[in-house]
Amino acid sequence: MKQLLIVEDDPGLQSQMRWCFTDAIEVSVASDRESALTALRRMEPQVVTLDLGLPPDPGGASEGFALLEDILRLAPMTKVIVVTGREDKENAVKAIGMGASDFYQKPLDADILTFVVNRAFRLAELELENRELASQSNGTRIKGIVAASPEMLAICRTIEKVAPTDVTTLITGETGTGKELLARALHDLSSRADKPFAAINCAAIPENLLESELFGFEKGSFTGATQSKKGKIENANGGTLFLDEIGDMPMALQAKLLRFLQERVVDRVGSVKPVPVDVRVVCATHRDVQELITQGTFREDLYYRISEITLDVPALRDRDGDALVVAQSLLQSLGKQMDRPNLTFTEDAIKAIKNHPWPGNVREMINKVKRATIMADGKRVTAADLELNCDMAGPESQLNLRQVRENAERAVILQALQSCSFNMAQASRLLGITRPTLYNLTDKYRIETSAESPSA
Ligand SMILES: Nc1ncnc2c1ncn2[C@@H]1O[C@H](COP(=O)(O)OP(=O)(O)OP(=O)(O)O)[C@@H](O)[C@H]1O
Repeated sequence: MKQLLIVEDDPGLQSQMRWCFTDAIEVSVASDRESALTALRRMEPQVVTLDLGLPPDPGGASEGFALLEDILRLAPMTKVIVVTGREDKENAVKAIGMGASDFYQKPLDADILTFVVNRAFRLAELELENRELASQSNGTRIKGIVAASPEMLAICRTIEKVAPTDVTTLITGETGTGKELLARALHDLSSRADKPFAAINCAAIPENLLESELFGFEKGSFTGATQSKKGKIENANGGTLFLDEIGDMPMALQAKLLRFLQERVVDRVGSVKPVPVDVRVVCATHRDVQELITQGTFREDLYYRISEITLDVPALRDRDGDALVVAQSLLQSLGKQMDRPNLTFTEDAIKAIKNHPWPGNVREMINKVKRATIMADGKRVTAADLELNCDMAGPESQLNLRQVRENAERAVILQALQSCSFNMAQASRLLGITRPTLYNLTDKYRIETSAESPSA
């Protein structure tokens, strides 16, 4: 609902202004600084019209400027339209300089006033949309990848550039950093997208089966080969072949793969007839290939063949700000999947997510967020639900976080009550809450509400 606060000390003008607006805008009025601040706290209006001439200085502008300062300090997103006399341009300009969004000159003209106010509402709306978009924005259009860090966005830009070409790409990085996801992106953003994406994990298949898995075999080529079968490479014809954990490929097979990459033909096991295949090859490994070459377990010539372009995916802990963005996105999607929507992280969880080194990268995070989605009580996910340590001030304080918040709330309520001599109406105005809410809170925190026996 649109909320407008009119701050005007002239009762006649107050009601004239009030009648300028339709039911679509909820209008409140205040005639001095104090009541204006109470209304601001309670309604949080998007737009305020502020007559600078307020008591005790109705002829000047000092009280109006003081209120303008208060409003922009307490609620800086509020659009304040300053109302001045016809000859008062100087103060209008000064108010704009202080942060007012517009000004309006008396005498009242209903059309101009509604125009100016509606424009301010539109501006407030646009700013809100912008803030929401910025907070949700995922800096990449690559499907499935959530990233905001410059490090990961640079990788995504490279993927977008490399995808339409056919160059053989090597993706390196720790386990769980998203190498396979990026390999799929290379495929999805290429002209091969509607053809197969065939993935094979070279570390997961026993050495004696890997060759026939990759290259296929002819009937009778070994015991049990009762009929011919195409391998992964042939099956990927026209599409993309993803060789995961290429660093674990046995030496003997590396030679055969090299021949395939050079000649673009496959020799099925037991066949002497090469079959031409058109595939784009993407490889990945979490190992240090240079080190493997030095150790003599990886062929240098194969390395140069597969690494026409190399992408080194940074670990999650080395991506500035990504851990939280990815965790929040996972919490949303896993929450939806598990029928626990609208979960949010507590402050200790946010701190813990930022501080954890994530040795298993996004895969580790998926497991932790999944667990927390199941374990969380209510709508808030804590560091404990994530099984993470929150080292804000030693583990003892973790248990006390809720207590810390409640203590702060209790102290502010008590302060407000004391400053108003325990007048509930005044204190609730000061706190920007209703009287019933204040009574609930004083009950909750067992605060005596009479001045004679404060429980401080
Ligand atoms: N930036 C990201 N945004 C969202 N999800 C991601 C991101 N990076 C990785 N993931 C998810 O994390 C999981 C692990 O990613 P992936 O399998 O691509 O990692 P990997 O580097 O290939 O791991 P490994 O080396 O162990 O094979 C997948 O479920 C993937 O969807």
